[in-house]
Amino acid sequence: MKRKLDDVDWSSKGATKTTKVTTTAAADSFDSFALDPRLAQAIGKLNYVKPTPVQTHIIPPALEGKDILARAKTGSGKTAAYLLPILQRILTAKDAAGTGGSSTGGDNATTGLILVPTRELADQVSKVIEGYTAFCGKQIRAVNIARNISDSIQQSLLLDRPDIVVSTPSRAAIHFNTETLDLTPLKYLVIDEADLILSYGHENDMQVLAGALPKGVQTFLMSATLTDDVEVLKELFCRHPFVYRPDQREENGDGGAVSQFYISTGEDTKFLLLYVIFKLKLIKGKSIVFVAGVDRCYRLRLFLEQFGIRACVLNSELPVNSRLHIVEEFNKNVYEIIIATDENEIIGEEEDGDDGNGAEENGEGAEGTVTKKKKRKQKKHRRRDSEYGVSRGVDFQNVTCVLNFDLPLTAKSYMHRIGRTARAGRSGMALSFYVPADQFGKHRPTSVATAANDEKTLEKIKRQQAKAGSELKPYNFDMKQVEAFRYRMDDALRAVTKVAVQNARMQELRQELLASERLKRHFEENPEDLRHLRHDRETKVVRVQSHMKRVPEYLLAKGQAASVVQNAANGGSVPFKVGGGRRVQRKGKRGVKAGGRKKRDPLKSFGKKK
Ligand SMILES: Nc1ncnc2c1ncn2[C@@H]1O[C@H](COP(=O)(O)OP(=O)(O)OP(=O)(O)O)[C@@H](O)[C@H]1O
Repeated sequence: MKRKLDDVDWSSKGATKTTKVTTTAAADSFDSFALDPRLAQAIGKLNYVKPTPVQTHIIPPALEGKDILARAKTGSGKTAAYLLPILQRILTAKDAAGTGGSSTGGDNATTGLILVPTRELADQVSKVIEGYTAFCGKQIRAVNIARNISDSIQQSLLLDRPDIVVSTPSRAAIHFNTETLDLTPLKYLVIDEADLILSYGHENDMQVLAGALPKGVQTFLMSATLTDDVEVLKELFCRHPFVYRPDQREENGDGGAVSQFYISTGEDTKFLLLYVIFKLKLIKGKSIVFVAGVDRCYRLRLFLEQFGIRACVLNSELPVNSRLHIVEEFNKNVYEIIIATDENEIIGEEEDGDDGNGAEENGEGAEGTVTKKKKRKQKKHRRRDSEYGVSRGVDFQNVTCVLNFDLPLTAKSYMHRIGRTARAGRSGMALSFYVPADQFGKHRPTSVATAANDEKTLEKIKRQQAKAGSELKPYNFDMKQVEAFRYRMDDALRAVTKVAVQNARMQELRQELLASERLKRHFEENPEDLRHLRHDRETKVVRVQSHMKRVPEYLLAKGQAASVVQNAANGGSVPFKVGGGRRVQRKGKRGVKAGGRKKRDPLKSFGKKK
């Protein structure tokens, strides 16, 4: 049944007063939590100087054993907000039971279950646990059963009764049904990305798990938005939760601002802009380019390859080990550009009133507004890997720019995508291409048929962001200058034929399957062996014309590059910075007038923590 979110009771159900928090609490250092020295040491090693707002508010009540329902923006440090109290409580219980003993005081027992919607996230959370327990010796054991390992290995890992199990709901339900996962001693349950978990088709599994929980389990519902789905989970899993829902001022006060821009463009001009942006290194740092489909990933990759620009692709078709490795290497700065699909996009979860934060969401529930066509599409995508997802929760580190080459289908999807930048209090930018209806002509590729609605979607996104206190500004390239690059773009695009795209796709899949086998065998034992395994190698399915790799002098003639990045409509402010590469910088001395630009460049502060 559809329900307006205005009608939803976000307070502590049944409690006499709401525990909603909107003000800054006193705890502004980790010391105030009196964490176990082993955890404190790990946090110090990770250079966490002070808790983020969500950590400040949640950790104290969580340490008292309260159920938690928290909404905090993407990248705000929700993982530590639930993990630290759980780890602390497990250590305390073990210490009380005698060193090395389990939290139940008897044999080993699984007391913590962390449910996440995707395998990428399960892997990430497991790594975060490793980091936080680095000084705990074998006191806390965690296993990730969403990994691509055989059932029998998963079973033996579970039968060893680790303290914490990280899983997707489906894996957890399977092992519960086969009695390998014993939920009787469970004390802590986390549902991470609670607003998304049901949209991944995990409803039945969640029901199964809810029915199997023993009494008194402390539940954490962590979410970037408060939606009907979260309310459903709250009813299923929470007692009287402590609700954390910061106001806009508090939420925006911790830095982590994303400067947001959009560009109105035609379909082929998207390629032109992409070429100019990356070839002239107008974006300094790492970028994630989101596209609408798998073929499109390869099309873009081959296109960029023509200009000597390397990128790796990320999509649900690739084996999970490769995907995890790509994210890991990206975070180690091995790659600068990832072209990613967003196949399990969150669709149909909003109507015009959706602010993405759920505050005024109109309650047209996830299924409510999904058209049959979209549902079919969703189903088709799920056939690849229903537990794939890179726009949700994955902690891509130090991303300068999220570039929506294809606009997402919904405002909520947009919010999760741009949440891959400006994480942990850093700044970042989001640049979105959108195709106005009148430009949506003959170049219409089937994979981006949705672009027909770009205008409508952009309006929704703008409204959503305005409600969250953010603004999307138009970004006007000086197209006259950009046009000078068009003939090269045309050349490159011609070379990237449908057949070439298909070949690249097949080739990549073959290579990654081989790599994945190696990864599978070696991931744990010999991580060093994999250092040189690259995912952005040249495909060589299209002959690269060497002259295309250079930007000729005349294209960067006097004032040219500077004008390219001029943004008249934005009061002259320039979000891009020319000169990440030596070549362009050298030209810049002659050709790019630096005067005035530097001062106004919002990218200037990138990489600095606020
Ligand atoms: N107190 C802190 N100080 C510095 N960095 C932190 C702190 N807490 C978390 N981080 C870092 O911030 C980044 C984002 O954290 P996390 O992945 O938990 O965010 P999130 O809120 O779960 O985001 P999403 O909603 O996208 O999943 C991580 O790299 C994490 O290591």
